[in-house]
Amino acid sequence: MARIDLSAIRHSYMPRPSVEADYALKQVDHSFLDGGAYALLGPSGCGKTTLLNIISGLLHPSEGRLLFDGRDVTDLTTQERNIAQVFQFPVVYDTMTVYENLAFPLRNRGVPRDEIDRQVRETLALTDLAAVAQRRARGLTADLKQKIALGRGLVRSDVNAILFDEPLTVIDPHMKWQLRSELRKLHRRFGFTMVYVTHDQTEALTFADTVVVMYEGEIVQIGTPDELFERPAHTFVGYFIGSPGMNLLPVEVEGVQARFGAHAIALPGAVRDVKGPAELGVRPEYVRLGAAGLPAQVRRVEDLGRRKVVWLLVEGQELAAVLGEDEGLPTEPRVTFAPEGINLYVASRRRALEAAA
Ligand SMILES: Nc1ncnc2c1ncn2[C@@H]1O[C@H](COP(=O)(O)OP(=O)(O)OP(=O)(O)O)[C@@H](O)[C@H]1O
Repeated sequence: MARIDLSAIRHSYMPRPSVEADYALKQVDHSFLDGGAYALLGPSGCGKTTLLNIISGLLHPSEGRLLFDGRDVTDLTTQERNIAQVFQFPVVYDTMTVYENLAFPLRNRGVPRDEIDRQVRETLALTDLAAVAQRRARGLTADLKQKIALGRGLVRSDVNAILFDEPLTVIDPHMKWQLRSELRKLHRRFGFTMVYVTHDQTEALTFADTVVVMYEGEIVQIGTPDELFERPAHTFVGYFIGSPGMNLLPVEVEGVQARFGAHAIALPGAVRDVKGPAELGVRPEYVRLGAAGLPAQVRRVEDLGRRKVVWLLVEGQELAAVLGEDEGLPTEPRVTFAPEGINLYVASRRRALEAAA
């Protein structure tokens, strides 16, 4: 397995890109560490597949270099890069048995017969496919086929990385969970470098140690699931991760206060060089309802069993608050924000709040 470095990578599908908007992938400088489990998370069209295809070699980047363990592989083919890929729709040979499907990539590489048999048997056991080893792939369910595709990635123990592009799309919801936990187990046991593309936050947050969030062709944050939740670096991350996403209020910063309509909200610290328009970001989990604070109207309440989401209108702005199952809703609620849950954004980017000296 290898460390993958992306150095000043940019990509445009246009022959002669000139402005920033011509690039489907804006500048990317990032390292996928050897043995890491990464998710590339973002909405449709943000550039995830473009980035993955650049790593695999299906696409040559317009600019920049790609290194595997320090070696420049930018001009190498997919095969020369020795990468395994699992796509949205399983790529399997229908007329071959499951066993033959797994043996195929090894035969292609000239691995000796005995060694092929040993590795295929091990992979069949790992992926729980031993019982169907002699069945033809044709006629197997979509999730079994996807397991074969996965097995074909795992069978080559010498691959530099395994790349997954929305691999669970065609899988049954309950099988999704199972396959995802199997992938986690395999990762823990063998330490493959894995990059997993998805637009589904649950998939990303449960699969990966590190999540790379993309938006409009850019990486907007790289972090652990906790970091993305607690300290979204970009308003998009706040909005995209969490359910419901982060509340964003337009404010004017004046020293250690943020003015929101007719109200002044105390900031938990000062921001350097910020004066004027900004956004206050507060996750619904940090919105408190009580007798003091900003007057609010309750619009609707969603009862989700162990928690309730209360949708409020504050100064004409919609705001979500999350209450625990035992927490009551005051009749005329007023809103405050827990200081540890207050984030400030200028031009969509988070600005650090410094504790007063
Ligand atoms: N072959 C292509 N030619 C021209 N434009 C393309 C091509 N492939 C992708 N794009 C454009 O590049 C941008 C990024 O697409 P990409 O497929 O990388 O996004 P994505 O995040 O993987 O989305 P999805 O989840 O829908 O696949 C989009 O605007 C898309 O329309």
